[in-house]
Amino acid sequence: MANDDHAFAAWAAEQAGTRLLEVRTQGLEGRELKDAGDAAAQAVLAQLLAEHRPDDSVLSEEASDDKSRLQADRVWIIDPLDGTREFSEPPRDDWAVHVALWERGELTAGAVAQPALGETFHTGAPPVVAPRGDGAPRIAVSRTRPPAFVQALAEEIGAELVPMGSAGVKVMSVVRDVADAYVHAGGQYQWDNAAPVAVARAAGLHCSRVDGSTIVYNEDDTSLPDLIVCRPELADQIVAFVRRHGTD
Ligand SMILES: Nc1ncnc2c1ncn2[C@@H]1O[C@H](COP(=O)(O)O)[C@@H](OP(=O)(O)O)[C@H]1O
Ligand SMILES: [Mg+2]
Repeated sequence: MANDDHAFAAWAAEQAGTRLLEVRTQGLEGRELKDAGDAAAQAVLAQLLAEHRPDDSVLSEEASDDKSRLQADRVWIIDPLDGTREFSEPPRDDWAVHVALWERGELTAGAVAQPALGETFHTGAPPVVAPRGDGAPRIAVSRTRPPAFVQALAEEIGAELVPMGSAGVKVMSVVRDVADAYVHAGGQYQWDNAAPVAVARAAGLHCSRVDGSTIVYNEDDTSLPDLIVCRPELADQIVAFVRRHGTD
């Protein structure tokens, strides 16, 4: 653990997940439950990082952006609770804890815990994606704000949409063979997809911006508004669609 960043990422995400499951039993609802979850998971991860990785920088959805990360060699990019809305709607299980490590230009470790599912996906034991079945391709989309262009993409390639909450859960749905692709544009941040992309890459999936370019992390601007995570054989088709039609 002391030197193993993969194991640390998985363990830290699970610790935060255990805390989130406790918060869900406290009788809170709506905004109060969301805020309590965000704060509790942030507190767990901040404490574990301070204790076990004191020399590293941190970029978190739930903390102010310390720009010294731009000069750092190692930056943990974390989303303590992704899918906050779904977390506040028990017994939904489509919410996650994201812990990623960026080192000198690359994501080098990552974990996505889905505590309500009892699963943690991480780069220390990269998931093996099952071979693709015969059916129509399945595209994971936001259950509350599905981008219109993804509907048009689905029609063109004969795919069906699978709605669910949380960016991490949608990326893991491709890893878990619940979907074949996750295609998103219109807004998101580095913490929403860094850990999921680290895990998906380790699992051999295609990960890029919607124009097919490489996703770059630890940029000054925390916005990272679009991405594709999919089985490699679907990537050309999806990128070609976006090049022809855009995402508006
Ligand atoms: N258009 C948008 N602008 C900003 N953030 C967005 C977004 N669409 C999705 N996200 C973020 O991506 C995560 C997954 O959203 P969705 O379930 O709708 O796909 C959520 O993270 P949080 O729950 O951490 O806030 C959400 O805030
Ligand atoms: Mg998020």
